Amino acid sequence: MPSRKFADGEVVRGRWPGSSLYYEVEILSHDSTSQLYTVKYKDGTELELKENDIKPLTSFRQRKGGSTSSSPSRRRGSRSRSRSRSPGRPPKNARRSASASHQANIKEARREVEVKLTPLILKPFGNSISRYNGEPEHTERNDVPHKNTQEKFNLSQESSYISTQYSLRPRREEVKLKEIDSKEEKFIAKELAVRTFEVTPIRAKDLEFGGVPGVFLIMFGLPVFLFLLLLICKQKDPSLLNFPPPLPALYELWETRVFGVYLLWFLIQVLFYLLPIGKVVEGTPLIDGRRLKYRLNGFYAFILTSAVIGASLFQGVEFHYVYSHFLQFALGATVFCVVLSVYLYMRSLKAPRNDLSPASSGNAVYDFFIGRELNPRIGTFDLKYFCELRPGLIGWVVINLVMLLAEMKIQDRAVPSLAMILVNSFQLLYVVDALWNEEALLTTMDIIHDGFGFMLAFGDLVWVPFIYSFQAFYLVSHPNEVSWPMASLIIVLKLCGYVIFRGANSQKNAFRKNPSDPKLAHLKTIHTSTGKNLLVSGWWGFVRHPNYLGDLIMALAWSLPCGFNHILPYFYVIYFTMLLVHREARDEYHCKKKYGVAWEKYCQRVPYRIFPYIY
Ligand SMILES: NC(=O)c1ccc[n+]([C@@H]2O[C@H](COP(=O)([O-])OP(=O)(O)OC[C@H]3O[C@@H](n4cnc5c(N)ncnc54)[C@H](OP(=O)(O)O)[C@@H]3O)[C@@H](O)[C@H]2O)c1
Ligand SMILES: CC(C)=CCC[C@@H](C)[C@H]1CC[C@H]2C3=C(CC[C@]12C)[C@@]1(C)CC[C@H](O)C(C)(C)[C@@H]1CC3
Repeated sequence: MPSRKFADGEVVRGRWPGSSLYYEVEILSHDSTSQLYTVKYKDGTELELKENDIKPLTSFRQRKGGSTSSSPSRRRGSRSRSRSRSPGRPPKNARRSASASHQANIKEARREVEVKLTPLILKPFGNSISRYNGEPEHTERNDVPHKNTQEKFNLSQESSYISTQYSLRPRREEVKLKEIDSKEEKFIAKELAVRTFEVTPIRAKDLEFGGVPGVFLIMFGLPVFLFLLLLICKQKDPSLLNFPPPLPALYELWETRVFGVYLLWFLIQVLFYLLPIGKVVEGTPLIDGRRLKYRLNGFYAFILTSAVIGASLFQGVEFHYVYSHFLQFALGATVFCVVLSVYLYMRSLKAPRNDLSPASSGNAVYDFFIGRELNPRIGTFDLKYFCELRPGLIGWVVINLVMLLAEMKIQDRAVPSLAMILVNSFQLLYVVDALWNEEALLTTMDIIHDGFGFMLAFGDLVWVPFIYSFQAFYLVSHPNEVSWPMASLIIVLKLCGYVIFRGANSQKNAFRKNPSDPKLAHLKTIHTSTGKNLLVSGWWGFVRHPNYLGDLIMALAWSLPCGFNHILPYFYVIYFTMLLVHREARDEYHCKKKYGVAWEKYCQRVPYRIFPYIY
């Protein structure tokens, strides 16, 4: 086996691809097959380099008093305002590579020629700008107009906001030098384009959810767990200390009629989705620069569904059927989700490489779970986007209504209990809010990063409608009288959670849509090398995930109306805390990769992740 020259963790200088410039990098790993080193630049960029492109630190001569650039990201302070740069362009006082003499000429020439490098910007939403900025160090107020906004680009494979084409505009005539310069820039731009748009399968050590064994367990464990919970909840004494009831045989739970009703529900939602009402927006740029179009008509779908449900109630349709066949409906939805996941996986095998999710790994079991294809579509019908908000989320509200009616029927009430009204209205507000702010879904991890596989299919179509409606399901057979003072406290808690949740989400969405929005001018931001800035004041200066905090406070307010007799109605709060802590860790990992030093600065400034002074 050929030996390697540099050890993991060693700090060396790595050549910037396509140029003769060397930057300080850390050796992360070495692949003995390809003989490539994975190195990390100071701004967090990771690249693979050949041994020839790496030099020990000692082989470089430091210029006295010269400010050196130690990563492809330039130091802002040392940079002339009028002069723009590229990764291949040496900083003002950059050291020289001893080897290439023609590079010296290029550098000399650059002192005389000013070339403006203008990335063609792919806008995420509105007018976010891609910037190449080496120094994420200083914080600035958001109302300060950003200088040099056109000269930045991002190397991260994950970031969607990447510019990869450059037009070179000479400010002064000097044809020969311009040509040399232009050639080098084009080469680098091409190199970056190739690297940036590569969909590299993630390595085994990077697999999330405990890798293959983890996702295998989740896929079998979650459906079993769901049925156990529903069965325990139906018992007279739903104590967790009781022996869990046996799971019924599948054939006992299967009812073709129920499955037919489920399919009908799904098809009605498909129909509403296809209606040509609501505005069409573009999603974030994909890995190849394309932007998919999405029609925002979730709120209309909700209004139409409410009209259909209202009309059916008026016609005397027996909604109790859903309550009395709840387990059968859950099984029908699970079967549908398994069939859908198999279809999604099969079709992904034919999908072009660029359409694959960055989360996919090349392992069949893992990819079946996380989803191989990022945005599976049949024509313009986007399967993931549709499932995320429609059948499950709207279905959850309908199930809650079913539980409210069941409570009245079973407990022989003329009006629903206060507890049931609270649970129903709180969760209705949550769903309406999600549909009203439908566009925000387009920037979530689920749409941008995760593929559409078993995880989201099961989460969207089974877990959300049958577990998120758990408090209402519990109240049907376990009534709890809530006093008005207690109800008032719970309402205040819910409103606090909602204000934090909505405030944080709206602040971030508005900032991502238009970073120079005058309404956000009072907020402080940190520059990052990707061109997108990070908010460090306002909600996002309080904790790093204020929206999760608000969501969790709301979750508690949904459970409190169920009283304190059993832990079961608090299952949602416990599960949701685990989900959001895990989700936060995933997001943190992606942000660290994407923003490098800037993210670390943000973490220093805002030390708590979700719960202030706790976590
Ligand atoms: N009910 C449920 O089951 C459930 C489950 C999951 C999530 N949710 C809710 O869904 C909503 C969306 O959650 P999410 O997990 O998709 O993620 P999110 O918290 O809305 O977004 C995370 C992203 O925000 C950006 N960001 C992070 N810090 C920032 C800062 N300081 N300034 C500006 N941008 C920053 C980063 O992306 P960019 O920099 O690339 O923009 C980061 O990747 C949340 O309210 C969450 O509570 C609900
Ligand atoms: C249990 C398993 C296998 C997975 C659970 C994940 C799944 C339940 C969640 C993953 C992303 C979540 C999400 C919402 C609901 C729950 C998920 C699908 C969301 C639709 C809830 C309403 C919010 O306002 C939202 C921002 C639209 C949420 C988007 C993400």
